[in-house]
Amino acid sequence: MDCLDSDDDVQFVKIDPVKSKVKPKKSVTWVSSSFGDFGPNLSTPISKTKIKGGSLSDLKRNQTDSNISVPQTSVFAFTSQHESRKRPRESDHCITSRLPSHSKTCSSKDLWCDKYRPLHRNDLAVHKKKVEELCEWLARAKSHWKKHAAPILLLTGPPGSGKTACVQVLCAQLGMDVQEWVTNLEQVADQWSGEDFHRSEKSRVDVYMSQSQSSQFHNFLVRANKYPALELMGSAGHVSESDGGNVRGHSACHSTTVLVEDMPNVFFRDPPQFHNILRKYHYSGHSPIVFIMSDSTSSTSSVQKLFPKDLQHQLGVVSISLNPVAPTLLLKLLNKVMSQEARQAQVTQPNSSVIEQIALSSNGDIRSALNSLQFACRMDTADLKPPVSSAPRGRLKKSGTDSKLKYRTSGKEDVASSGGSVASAIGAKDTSIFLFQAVGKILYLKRGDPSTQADHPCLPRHLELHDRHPLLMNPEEVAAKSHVSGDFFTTFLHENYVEFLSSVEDLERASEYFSDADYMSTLWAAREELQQYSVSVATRGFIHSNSDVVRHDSTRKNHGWRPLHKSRWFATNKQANENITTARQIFQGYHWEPEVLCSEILPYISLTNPTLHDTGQISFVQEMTQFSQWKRSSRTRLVRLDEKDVASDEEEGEAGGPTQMKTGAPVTDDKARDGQSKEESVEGDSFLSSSQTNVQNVEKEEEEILIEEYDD
Ligand SMILES: Nc1ncnc2c1ncn2[C@@H]1O[C@H](COP(=O)(O)OP(=O)(O)OP(=O)(O)O)[C@@H](O)[C@H]1O
Repeated sequence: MDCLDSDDDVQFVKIDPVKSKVKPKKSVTWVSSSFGDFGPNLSTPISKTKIKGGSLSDLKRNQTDSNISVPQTSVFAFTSQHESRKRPRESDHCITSRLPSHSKTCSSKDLWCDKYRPLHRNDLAVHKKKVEELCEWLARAKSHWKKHAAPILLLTGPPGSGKTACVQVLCAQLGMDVQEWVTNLEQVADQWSGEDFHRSEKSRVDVYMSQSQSSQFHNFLVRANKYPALELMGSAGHVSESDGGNVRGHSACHSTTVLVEDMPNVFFRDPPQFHNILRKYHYSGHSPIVFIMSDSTSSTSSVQKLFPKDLQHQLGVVSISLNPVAPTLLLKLLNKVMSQEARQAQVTQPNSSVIEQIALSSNGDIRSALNSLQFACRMDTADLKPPVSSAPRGRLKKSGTDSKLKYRTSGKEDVASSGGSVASAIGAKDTSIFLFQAVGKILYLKRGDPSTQADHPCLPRHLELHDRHPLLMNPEEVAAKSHVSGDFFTTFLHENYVEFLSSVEDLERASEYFSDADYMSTLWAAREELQQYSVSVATRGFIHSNSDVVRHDSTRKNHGWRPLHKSRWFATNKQANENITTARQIFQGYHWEPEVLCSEILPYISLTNPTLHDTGQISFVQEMTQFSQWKRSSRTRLVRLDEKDVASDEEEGEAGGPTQMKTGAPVTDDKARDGQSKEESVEGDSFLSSSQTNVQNVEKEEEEILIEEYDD
């Protein structure tokens, strides 16, 4: 048996008492494996099952204390506490016992987010209601363990909002084991490529590695469900008590929670495969399973793909979404950590305003906040003062009863960007925002009080008409943080801006600015360079045109919340391209340019009404030109822009090409050519049916519009 000494370094314990020539010093003690039936098959994803509730020293103690048989050619994996990126490995039992020694065991080089990881429910810097909600779900899942279909939880929230920490701490409190899936196979491979590693074993690992991710995941679920985590603590029957004393976990009949945070990549490419596995697990399994997915500008579509609403409904998936940690909670945590550090070591304590800036600029990311604080303690932050021009005056205060951190005075910049330079100087998080927020920030613009700003410019008398109070945000920055192209952002703004203006004059001015911005984006030779200017013209043009919000205390006339909608540019563009392709195919013998065909020939044909012999041509011309014949309008359906919506690949791809649509459409030409080559033999009748389908689609969409308008 090869066994490493240190807790911190050990990943695997290889056991092969027969083949090994090294004699064990003490009698070998091992757990009788529940995995015996899998034999030497290394596909057993034991290496993926992080065994909670025991460190290697515990294991070794147990080995010497009791006689545990060792199955031949078994490979067990243990993930030590320090190997893990960020999560604690203790059971509740260990948590309470380790509380006092929390910092003693850590060296000064440890990351503070690991050093001060929460060990108890009360330590969690997460909103109490969310913790309660999660705790209730876990307790319910535990009480229903083995009785019903496996409960499924989808836990979402921004990175560093404490999702994993919550699950770990609450499971420990409830006395539940956590078996976690870890996708990182390279790490496993690294561990196996050590010097002690035997060639024969390596070949077996290769077999294991070559297995498809999905079957490994499937096997993991089956076994996590079938077998409890190995009881390596030697504490069968130990009782863990919750803080309230009313929740007890008995390790003799431990329930297990399966935790999946690193979703296998293969499922993002093939979601139905994942859906099948999840369905099977739900109906045949009994352990609750928690999926953790972090929000990001690209993750929402992944969540939608992996957990579509109908699947969630079918399997009763409960979804809990954590919010970014409130600045007040973060500040409390940072101050607590700071005072503990100050007591223990000689650290350069940053002043309170720097700590406040960190709490604000971390955007509710505990990990980022603690890292920034640790970094701030290592550098001289005395010179880091909020910049005069952008920093809000005043300090963070609890405002009245709502206990929200706010700046007392109205500052020039919004809170998130206020501490930008200080925070970036000490390595704080660079944040991005969702499209919904970005578009909302522009449309619901806010202005600050110019009296708080020393360098507010005064316009000459003849330009007083254009005088505006300073903005509380920087439109270009907002657009940049949404991480979509300028064109894409402008199309969304264009879709929604009309409802936010209350007079025709404002609307006229704003639409002029949008036209200017549009023109800039059509100059294909300089499009890349002009994109930033184009966004600037569109956003600032809209803001300036809005005569309702001129001063910081202006009241918006059309106040109230308005739903935002996705841009219809993409659907319209697609439809236009399809129509042009159809037109070219129908009139293929005439060699007209697509623009000439659509803008001159077709309208002319409809007016002069010449005799057309082809039924396809007749119906197409009617459909395209005689709007009065349409019973319903041709407006496409409005789609709500949700809080965490992100640009779909198709949209993003198309967003790069408004020029193509406007200037003769190279894409259209290609499409037309493709279509032509494929369907040259197709006669008018088929076009008739395609155009009929178009009309039907429009009708269908219109029905949906009625419903949606009602909703709105
Ligand atoms: N009081 C606290 N509450 C929650 N987390 C804390 C606390 N103090 C320190 N931490 C640390 O902050 C980090 C929070 O990260 P955690 O992994 O729980 O968040 P997450 O939402 O799962 O992040 P990600 O989505 O990036 O995985 C952990 O390293 C945790 O140890």
